[in-house]
Amino acid sequence: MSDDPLPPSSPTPAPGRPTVRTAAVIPAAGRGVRLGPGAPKALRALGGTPMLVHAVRAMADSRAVSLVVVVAPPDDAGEVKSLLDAHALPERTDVLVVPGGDSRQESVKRGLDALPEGYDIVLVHDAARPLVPVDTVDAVVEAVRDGAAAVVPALPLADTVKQVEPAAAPGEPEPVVATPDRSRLRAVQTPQGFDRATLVRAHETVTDDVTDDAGMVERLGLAVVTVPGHEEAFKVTRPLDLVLAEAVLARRRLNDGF
Ligand SMILES: Nc1ccn([C@@H]2O[C@H](COP(=O)(O)OP(=O)(O)OP(=O)(O)O)[C@@H](O)[C@H]2O)c(=O)n1
Ligand SMILES: C[C@](O)(CO)[C@H](O)COP(=O)(O)O
Repeated sequence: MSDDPLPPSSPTPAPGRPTVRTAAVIPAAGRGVRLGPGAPKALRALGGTPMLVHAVRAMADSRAVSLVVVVAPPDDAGEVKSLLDAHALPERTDVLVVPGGDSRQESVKRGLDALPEGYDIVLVHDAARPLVPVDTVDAVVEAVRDGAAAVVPALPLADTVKQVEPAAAPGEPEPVVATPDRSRLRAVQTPQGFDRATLVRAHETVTDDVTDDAGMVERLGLAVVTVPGHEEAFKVTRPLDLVLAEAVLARRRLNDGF
């Protein structure tokens, strides 16, 4: 049944702490247009296993996470359910599959709507970030447990960033209008972690097109904090990212001896 062994488990929560149940919503309904023609991105293979399975395992690998809600491409929800049934996951982790929407924002909302009572912390994790290490997941959960309403893993930028005016016509040069201070900029990743009530309110209130869930919480005027992100939590977006993801996975398998 299983194509490879279960990943190692992360530490249990600190003793003496009240149990706060954590669920992860995985938006996986995107087409993956920037990756090029083929199956929906989440269903494409990485090391012989669908990217989505890696992403689900990355969440289930954290002992904090007891439910994963997968938001599937609308036409493929049945296939996704069968796929997940056919791959090994820790027994402590329940998995639900719901159909997604036209935008990432809508897909996350559908995942939230499907979340049963009893989960007070919610992670939102892109299926397109299949290789996030468990330590990053645990750091996000820990920061929410410590009282933050919204937490994002973040990394400093390697490149200098320019703000531009849109080109007058496709292919024309873009006028540069500013060079933001890079030392104060961060590239943010997922999983992003939230106090459930805050995330639900953000999704009920914010109607602007926002590219991440923490951005929606910012629109409510609430604080968002960062924890250190990880290079291997990169998003598989373009074909070269898939080459890098295969290389990272191959190195892990070599290090793990299988
Ligand atoms: N309607 C959508 C669009 C995106 N996503 C999910 O949001 C995550 C981040 O999106 P991105 O990497 O941009 O994926 P795609 O939208 O599939 O990529 P593209 O823009 O290249 O089509 C992915 O896990 C993707 O499956 C989703 O659940 N529902
Ligand atoms: C949520 C996210 O992964 C944080 O970096 C990112 O904003 C998703 O963006 P995309 O436009 O869906 O690629």
